[in-house]
Amino acid sequence: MTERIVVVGAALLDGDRLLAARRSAPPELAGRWELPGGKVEPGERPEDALVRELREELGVEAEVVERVPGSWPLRAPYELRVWTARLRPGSAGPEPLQDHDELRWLAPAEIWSVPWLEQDVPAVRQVLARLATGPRA
Ligand SMILES: Nc1nc2c([nH]c(=O)n2[C@H]2C[C@H](O)[C@@H](COP(=O)(O)OP(=O)(O)OP(=O)(O)O)O2)c(=O)[nH]1
Repeated sequence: MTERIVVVGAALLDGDRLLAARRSAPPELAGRWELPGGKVEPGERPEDALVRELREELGVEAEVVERVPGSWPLRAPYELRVWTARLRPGSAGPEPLQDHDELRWLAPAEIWSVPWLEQDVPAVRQVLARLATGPRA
């Protein structure tokens, strides 16, 4: 059996707005939108990986709020897991420093206005369902 590698994705929230990030590379993913994040390193806690990736990719200081239930297969051996997160007080605003060329805060009614990576759609749907009913970040 192949070892699964967890890719952490952040549903970074500002009230009920979700941050979407447009990938700039690799060519097969460029132009599509995703939850910012990346691979968990060996021995790293997924929540720590999330904070690290948000710092590297967006230049923000974030805190993890809670796990969004579920996990979604990506290209083998990767698997996407998602946490809601919010900016810490005093954090800089997000900038597309690495991996992305555009960022957008989307209100719930705007969430499907961008072409998400197909493999992210079930995760984004789950985040949206929680925004409608669950606790806010
Ligand atoms: N970050 C992120 N990656 C995703 C999502 N959906 C999805 O299919 N992927 C894919 C793209 C990549 O193949 C892989 C994550 O790679 P990455 O390039 O963002 O991760 P990383 O920062 O750790 O990359 P690396 O440069 O260290 O290799 O998962 C998503 O919502 N967020």
